Amino acid sequence: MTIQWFPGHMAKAKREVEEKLKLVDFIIELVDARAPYSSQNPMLHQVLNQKTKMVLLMKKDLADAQVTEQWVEWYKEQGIIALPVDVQQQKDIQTVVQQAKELGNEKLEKLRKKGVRPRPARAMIIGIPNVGKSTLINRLAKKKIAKIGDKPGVTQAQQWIKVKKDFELLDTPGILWPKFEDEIVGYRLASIGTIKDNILPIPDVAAFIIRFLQTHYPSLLLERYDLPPSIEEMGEVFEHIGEKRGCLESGGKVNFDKVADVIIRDLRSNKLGAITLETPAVVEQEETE
Ligand SMILES: Nc1nc2c(ncn2[C@@H]2O[C@H](COP(=O)(O)OP(=O)(O)OP(=O)(O)O)[C@@H](O)[C@H]2O)c(=O)[nH]1
Repeated sequence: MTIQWFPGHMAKAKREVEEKLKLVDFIIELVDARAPYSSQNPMLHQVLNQKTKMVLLMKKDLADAQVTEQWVEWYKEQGIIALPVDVQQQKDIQTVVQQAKELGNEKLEKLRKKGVRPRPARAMIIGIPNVGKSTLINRLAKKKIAKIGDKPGVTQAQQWIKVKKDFELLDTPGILWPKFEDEIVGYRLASIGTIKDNILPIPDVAAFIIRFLQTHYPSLLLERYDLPPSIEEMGEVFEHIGEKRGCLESGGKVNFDKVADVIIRDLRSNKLGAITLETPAVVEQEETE
């Protein structure tokens, strides 16, 4: 699979993130709860260079809650706090603020011990496109405060959002690209709508979704499309769904492109149910292959 992501853009994005990192005490990394591994930033580890992070498993309302819990545990084992978030839920936002404050306080305590003057802890949000960065920033923002300009290497003056008295957030997020050399990662990202629909063939993405659901969530296929496990062959599956959902051409033939659109739309809009495309166990196994 070849996906072109413009190396020039990626290098620029990395540089921008590196510049912003100098301004903050810790970062808040956003990943998609439906594919936490595939939606992470491949370069982040190297860019972070010891900087503390917490992880938010965004769009938890679309993900399988049980698997989300497995991911929270998986991060915990690595000493990283991960919080599932639905931006619509005020209590999730409050938990994020609380955890961020605690993380910030730990950092500031170290500075205080070195004799640095007390100041609010500062953080930035980092994530791949479409993961929910702007939405979250808007939810956290109440009031913008002073600019700090004229820092070497910072071309644009940065705005800080005062989330709490002692916690500020950079108002522009860092954007890095997802890992993409892996075919399965590409399909997962295409399924949840993170990468543009013209990058991978739509029918292939839909077939990927069906195969995944046949293996992991067969009851959801039965519920949504009356598709019994006995229908396995992809052509037959498409025929069946097309007939059920009226994806027909004038002569009554099933239009496979329309079927593919329906499957993808149903997954992304949660009409199939809450689904997660990867578990920690599966990802660990894939990494060793
Ligand atoms: N269901 C659900 N949707 C969410 C959640 N958070 C964000 N979204 C949706 O995800 C989409 C992308 O959100 P944005 O905030 O624009 O994402 P972004 O990371 O800023 O995207 P870029 O500007 O492309 O980098 C929007 O349609 C949001 O409404 C969430 O917790 N649950």
